[in-house]
Amino acid sequence: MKKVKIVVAGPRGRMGKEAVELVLETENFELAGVLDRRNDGKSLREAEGVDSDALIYTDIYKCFKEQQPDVLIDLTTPEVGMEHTVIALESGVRPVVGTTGFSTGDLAKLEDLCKQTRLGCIIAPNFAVGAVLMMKFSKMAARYFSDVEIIELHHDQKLDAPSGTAVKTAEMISSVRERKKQGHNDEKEAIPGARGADFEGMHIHSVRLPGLIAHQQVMFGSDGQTLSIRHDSYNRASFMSGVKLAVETVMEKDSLVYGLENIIE
Ligand SMILES: NC(=O)c1ccc[n+]([C@@H]2O[C@H](COP(=O)([O-])OP(=O)(O)OC[C@H]3O[C@@H](n4cnc5c(N)ncnc54)[C@H](O)[C@@H]3O)[C@@H](O)[C@H]2O)c1
Ligand SMILES: O=C(O)C1=N[C@H](C(=O)O)CCC1
Repeated sequence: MKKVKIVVAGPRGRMGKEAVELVLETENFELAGVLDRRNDGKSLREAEGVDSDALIYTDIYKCFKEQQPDVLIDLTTPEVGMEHTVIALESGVRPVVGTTGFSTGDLAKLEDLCKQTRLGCIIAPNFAVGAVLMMKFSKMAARYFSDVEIIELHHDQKLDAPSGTAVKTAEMISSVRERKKQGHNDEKEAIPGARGADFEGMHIHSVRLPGLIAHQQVMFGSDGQTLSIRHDSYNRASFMSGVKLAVETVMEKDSLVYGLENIIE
């Protein structure tokens, strides 16, 4: 069986390190190279002490030209991730993107690019299977509860707020719920931001604290009852089976897939 040749962008990051390990330990995956901001031309072994002779590139075009990968796994920052994803599609490389913070405009652009190139691209705000189920269950519950607040909690090194998972959850809920302004009609914030971000009348609260990894509680309320659906990732290994599934699946796709719920039965 032909191995899937993979480039990982952001290999020194919290997620990137795990993704490099995943690629190295998966039998039908091959680490073709990594994209980083430093150590151009060195091997991962030389620069980072990783048990791999894969080369580090700072130039994505050079990397793709020399290595001809099948898949790019991007785990960087929103701006860099978008740039990498566009270049990958234009270069015939299928992106698997864990990087969060893409705008709806970015997603529309990538959808068009996938159509033009007929290449698959998977953008997954959350690779943890439990988080995908939390989002699906929240969508189910929203048919019965029209009032909901999303509380997402992450480590304090996170750049984007609200989290990609919270935005995706809100989008999935709003696909089955009428727009509704929640809370009292006359409510006022004595301190700006007290009620959180407003997504079609739904409120999203972002907590950032050291000690946390990635957590979310979706809380529904109606007369005399509440329902809370919660997911917790306690380490970044929790995301890796989703990354593996996305890499395997993207090879069979010819369009944009936004959210792992679309590929998990
Ligand atoms: N989808 C998921 O399941 C999931 C899970 C965790 C994190 N994330 C997202 O993944 C992204 C990375 O998260 P993290 O915690 O690993 O962040 P991190 O800050 O630890 O890692 C990001 C890495 O990107 C590198 N980088 C920045 N610019 C670069 C460039 N031009 N070329 C190559 N590398 C570059 C940085 O050097 C850094 O090592 C974030 O957007 C985060 O929200 C997604
Ligand atoms: O650590 C992060 O950053 C995470 N980001 C994702 C998001 O924005 O939803 C999910 C998991 C961890």
